Amino acid sequence: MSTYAVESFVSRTLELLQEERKAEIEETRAWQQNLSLKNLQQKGVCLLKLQIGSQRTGMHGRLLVAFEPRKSIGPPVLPSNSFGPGDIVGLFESEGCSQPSQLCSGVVTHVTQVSITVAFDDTQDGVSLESDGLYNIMKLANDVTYKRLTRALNSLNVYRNGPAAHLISVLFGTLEWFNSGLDDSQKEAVSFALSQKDVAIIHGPPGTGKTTTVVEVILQAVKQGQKVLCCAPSNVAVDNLVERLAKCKAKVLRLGHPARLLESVQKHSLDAVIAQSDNSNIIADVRKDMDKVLSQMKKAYDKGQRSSLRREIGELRKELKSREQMAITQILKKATVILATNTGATDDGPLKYLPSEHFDLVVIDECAQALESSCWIALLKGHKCILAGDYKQLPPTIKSQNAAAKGLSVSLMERLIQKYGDSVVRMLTTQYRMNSAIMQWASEQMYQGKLTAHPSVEKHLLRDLAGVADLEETSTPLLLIDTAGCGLNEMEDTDEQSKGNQGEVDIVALHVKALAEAGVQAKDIAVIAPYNLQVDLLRQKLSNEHPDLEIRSVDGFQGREKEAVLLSLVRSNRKGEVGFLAEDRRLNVAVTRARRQLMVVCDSQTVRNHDFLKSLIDYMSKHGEVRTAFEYLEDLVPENYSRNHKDEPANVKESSSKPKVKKQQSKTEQSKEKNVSKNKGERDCQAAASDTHELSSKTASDFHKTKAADQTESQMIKEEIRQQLLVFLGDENKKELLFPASLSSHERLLVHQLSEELGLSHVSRGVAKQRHITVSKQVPGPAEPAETPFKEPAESTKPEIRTNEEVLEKEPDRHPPKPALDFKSLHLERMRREQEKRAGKNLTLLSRHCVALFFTGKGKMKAGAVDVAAAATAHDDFDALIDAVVKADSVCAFVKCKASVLTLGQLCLYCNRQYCLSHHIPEVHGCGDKAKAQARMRISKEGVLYAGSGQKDKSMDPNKKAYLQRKLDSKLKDMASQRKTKSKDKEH
Ligand SMILES: Nc1ncnc2c1ncn2[C@@H]1O[C@H](COP(=O)(O)OP(=O)(O)OP(=O)(O)O)[C@@H](O)[C@H]1O
Ligand SMILES: [Zn+2]
Ligand SMILES: [Zn+2]
Repeated sequence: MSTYAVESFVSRTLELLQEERKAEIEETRAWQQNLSLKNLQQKGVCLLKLQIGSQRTGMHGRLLVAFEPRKSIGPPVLPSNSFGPGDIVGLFESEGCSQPSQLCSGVVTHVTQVSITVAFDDTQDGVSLESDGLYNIMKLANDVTYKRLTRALNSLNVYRNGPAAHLISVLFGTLEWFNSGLDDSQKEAVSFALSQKDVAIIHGPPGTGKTTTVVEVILQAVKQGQKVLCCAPSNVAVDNLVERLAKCKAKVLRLGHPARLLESVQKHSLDAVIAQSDNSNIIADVRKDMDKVLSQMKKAYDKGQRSSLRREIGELRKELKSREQMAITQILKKATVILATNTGATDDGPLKYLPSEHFDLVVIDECAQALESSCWIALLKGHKCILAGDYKQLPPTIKSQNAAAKGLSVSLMERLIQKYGDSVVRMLTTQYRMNSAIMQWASEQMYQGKLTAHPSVEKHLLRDLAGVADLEETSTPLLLIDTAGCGLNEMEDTDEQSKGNQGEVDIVALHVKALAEAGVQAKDIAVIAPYNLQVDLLRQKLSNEHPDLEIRSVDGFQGREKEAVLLSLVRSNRKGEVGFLAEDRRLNVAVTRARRQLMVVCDSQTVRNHDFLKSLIDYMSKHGEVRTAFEYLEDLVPENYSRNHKDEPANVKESSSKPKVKKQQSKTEQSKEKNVSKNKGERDCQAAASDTHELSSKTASDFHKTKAADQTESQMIKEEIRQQLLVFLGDENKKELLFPASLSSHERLLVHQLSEELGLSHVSRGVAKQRHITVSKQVPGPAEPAETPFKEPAESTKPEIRTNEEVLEKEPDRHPPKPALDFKSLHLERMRREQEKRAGKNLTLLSRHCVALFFTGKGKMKAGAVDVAAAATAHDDFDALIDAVVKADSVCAFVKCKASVLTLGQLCLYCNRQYCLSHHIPEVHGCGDKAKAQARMRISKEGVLYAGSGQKDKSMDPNKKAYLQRKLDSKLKDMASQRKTKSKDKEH
């Protein structure tokens, strides 16, 4: 087993020791030659003129002689010296200063201030000392130690398979890793844990591969011949370990009720193993015998016969019990790793059959989430423990606040770290989950800035996922949507003391929609909130439409991860109360669930009252993208204006006590009441402006100040904008009016609304902070880049109800002074006629409708959803789409799919077939590899050129195409449902 590391250590150390030995000998020789005895005594290596105090025989017949200073000279104290037990000394007759001759040598056994005792090997030297003589004792160079050191090193060099074999590999860092992919911090933690005598803590921050590390530790311990008991507080965590250990061929045994185990784990359960053991037949036989006797007993009427049968049953019962015990004990002893939940490791269970010294090592995973007392169930069974977990995440749930406050929630891990500090801990520092932008805040706030993101995740974004379009929405790891000043107040469920926030629900829903449209799958998205009421509200809003979307409380999502995590912080109130958001570990858990994107919606005004929350807001403001919720409200506002009331989803129970979603109220009523849910109709910007929120955040503009004063300010600004627009309208020389990027989003909204009113064309350009509006008197031509007309057809801003036909007929009226149709419109018109020829009338209407939408309705995309390039290419893409439609076969080429591809089919460039919206993505119908290869080629060819140039080739990214189509899809769906709502309204 000798390795290079050991060999080189040994040969180098031997050399050095030899050098040291030489120096020692040289020094002794030089002293003896050059120094007088007196000088030697001053150096402490010689004691002169001693007399014998006592003599006796010690162990092994050695002669023990105590030497003392001569009594006649001064006080009887030895001069200071360097003699100590084990030193080899020479004994000399003290005859003045002449050349002394050595009488014999011995070993010092004891030194005090007044005497030095030396053991002489009586048998060897035949020493006999005159009790009245005077002696000198001199230290001799001692090669015993040297010899021992040398021997140990040589043994180390050739050591094989002994009990220290594993220790050698640990201490020389030459462990043969079961998992060779471990990173440095993981290896360090494994070595540390193995070499600690009593306790080692593996601190695993989110995503750092704690379980991977624990598995390696266990495998190494098993290789050393140790018996391991491995526990975790939850069945899920234990099963996870069982699966991974079993994969590495460890002999694992899982205790616990089979019904609670994962299916894949059941074959490792005690019951399953017993059933397969040799003993199982015998046990079955005994059972059969018992049944036989029992049935005999039923038939037996004779008293004597019955009692003998009863005795027989008693015997059989005993036998059964002992055989079962034996079988269990055998199985338990054979297993190298026994796994159970903390409480499952109880002595009431099978473990009682094992001797108390059975386990060498107890490992507890997720230790920071276990009550310390539950850890002791397992800990009492081993000599040594290794604890793994992250005490910076949430501790075990404890119902009694009092008990928690008094320390019940302090985990063993936390307590040990407080007591022993870093000396018992190794932290894993490479994390494999989060984009580094998501990681950094938690790293700094919770983990002393020690985390680094593994290169495989460091820069990963949603857009890198298969099938996801490259949009602004999918290119940012951090997105903060700030509702400050928007009046999206929290509400309370008085029964449960829980909190909700309908406004945040709506904003989350918009972001989910945006992500879904961008191609992010619902199963890759989690929506989390700290409050159960909010979780309920979110589910009501989102679960029907996205069954795969995970919507959970923060606490319930601990230990999990998703590509995108949308976090609603809920709290929004004038008092700045943050309630149990104030638990830092809860926020840490929430933030660190996200792999590629963390979106936080919150009222920064409220939450920044708490330092830790504020640090997150500040961090996200600095390193992420920030939007004010107004940008999202822009999307909601038209609907809200248009109808008095939009029906909540049917599954809202009005009468039930929770959640209390209040229906439409008058503004006065509403202002009287606190903590009342605002429904959509009230959640417009006017409401926001009249809200009594204190404002100072940079995310909300100065404009959204407080109360009535600000409402007039709002009016003034509106007037000012109107004046500017009117002046522009009157000036024949001016073709364009530019509103700068410094406008707040609310002001932008006003510009759009007023332009619309005045029949001007209004276009947003640029994204995020560069966003500005160009108002012009003409409809931009096809060559015009980067246009994003603000609103969809005014349909939704007007309350009256119309049929499809009406919509189409009235369409032109709502964009009054638009000049003649441009090329695209002509093209579309031609398209429409073509389609009418082919398809039924309804279909045509639909398609025409969506064409119109596509053309005028990009305002929705504007809400931060689409980057300039995407908007610029929208037209080209649409042409491509249309071309494909013209060529279309009528049915999707995907096996068994009957969907028509006349209107919205899509040609796959790789296989040259036409597919419906659900199947056109190359990955879906089997051209994924070709598409990827193509994408790689393109990226390597022109990747750099793409950035910001806005001009892509016509064969655009299939993901983006898909995105545009989904956009269309969802728009159509929206419109359909709006129409439904309207016709319902009409009925009332
Ligand atoms: N050394 C490594 N190299 C590459 N990937 C790793 C490494 N260690 C862990 N991972 C990956 O990181 C992820 C989390 O690892 P693991 O399951 O061991 O951690 P966990 O204990 O479940 O999670 P956490 O660290 O959040 O507690 C897994 O996808 C795993 O494959
Ligand atoms: Zn194809
Ligand atoms: Zn299809």
